[in-house]
Amino acid sequence: MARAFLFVLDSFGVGGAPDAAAYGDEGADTLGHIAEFCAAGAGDRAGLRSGPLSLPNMSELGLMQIARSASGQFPAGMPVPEKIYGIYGAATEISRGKDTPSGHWEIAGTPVSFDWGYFPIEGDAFPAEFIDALCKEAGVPGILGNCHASGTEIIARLGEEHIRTGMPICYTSSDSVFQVAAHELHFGLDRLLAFCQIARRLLDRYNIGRVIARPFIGQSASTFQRTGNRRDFSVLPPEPTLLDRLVEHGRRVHAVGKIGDIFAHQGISRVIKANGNDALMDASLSAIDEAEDGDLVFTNFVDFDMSFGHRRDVPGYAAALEAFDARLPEVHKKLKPGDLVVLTADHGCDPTWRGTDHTRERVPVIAYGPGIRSRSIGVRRSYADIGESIARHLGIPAGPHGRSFL
Ligand SMILES: O=P(O)(O)O[C@H]1O[C@H](CO)[C@@H](O)[C@H]1O
Ligand SMILES: [Mn+2]
Ligand SMILES: [Mn+2]
Repeated sequence: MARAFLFVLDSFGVGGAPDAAAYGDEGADTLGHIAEFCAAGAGDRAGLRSGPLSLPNMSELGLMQIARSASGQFPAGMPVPEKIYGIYGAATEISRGKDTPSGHWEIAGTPVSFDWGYFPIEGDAFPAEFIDALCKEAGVPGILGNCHASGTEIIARLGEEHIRTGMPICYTSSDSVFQVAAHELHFGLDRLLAFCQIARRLLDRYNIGRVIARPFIGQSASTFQRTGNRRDFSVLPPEPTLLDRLVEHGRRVHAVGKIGDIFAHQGISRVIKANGNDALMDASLSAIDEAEDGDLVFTNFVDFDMSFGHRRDVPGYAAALEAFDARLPEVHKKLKPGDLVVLTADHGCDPTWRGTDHTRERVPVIAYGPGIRSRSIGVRRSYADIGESIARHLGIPAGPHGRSFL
């Protein structure tokens, strides 16, 4: 028997997606551009970090070779180790959409072949009949926002009016999302979650992937802050995923962080919530201690995306990568024969790119563990190869999409 630990570094793309132009993202490269900025001194921030990007542990696991295979060049200013430990490659996304659920479902062997619903950029983002029905059922006087926005910018702009009027702030992005920001105390967290659940039901016919509750605290534009009580209400994956298949075979899936929400709680045995990458790593290490033969520990490290990618914060993203990398030896120390660690990402969110949305990119695929022979697996044609490799490693039957690289 065996165990698998799957860590998704949310938005850690490596560029090179062949269909990037269709998403307006030709040339986007999260790792490549962060490295380039850091090498040029544009990744420095006093008290946080300085100098070229330094990821020694992921580099020894093949990250530099991965970047070159995905996007054509080694990241700037980063040494290329000669000896690589582990399996390394990149993967191209075949799902339609560069959002978190599409990426995670495809990683778990279930690509998204249908088109999600999206909201228009010009004019009101949301259909009036939907907003009318939502406000009526939820008993709120109306909504604020009704546009595409960055979540931190819109609460600074409309948060005070929201407190005054009791109208939730509703906004979207280039993803298939309906997001609702409301004050945790003035509006109330439970009311916000109830509002989102109504919206979830009403939006099913619009094919919207996720409704996201974005609670915040603070009293004025300069002190508003989002809290860790974010909740995502996702539609169900279109087919059973690796997670469902594992649970069906009597295995346990330990879902750390957002994973439970991303999979609409399907195929999840145990949810472990944690806030921030460090706490997520702590929770993952404890889950590794508890995982039994045949189990999967599946963690989403959300800070890369939520706190730095969407915020277009290069030094912040670089520092978060360096902090993650520095903790990998703690994972290495816990590994037993039969264990497999996989590091990957769900899409890009290039912090040097225009706008604040995700970017269509390839993702890194690193797989290692005791006794696993180091080799290149090239550029995989779908993220689904990751899920199928884990299925093979854990000894369950292969699914219909993707091919194992093990
Ligand atoms: O700007 P914030 O609120 O962080 O929103 C971002 O988070 C959403 C979910 O990942 C994305 O679609 C993007 O809109
Ligand atoms: Mn994501
Ligand atoms: Mn995101």
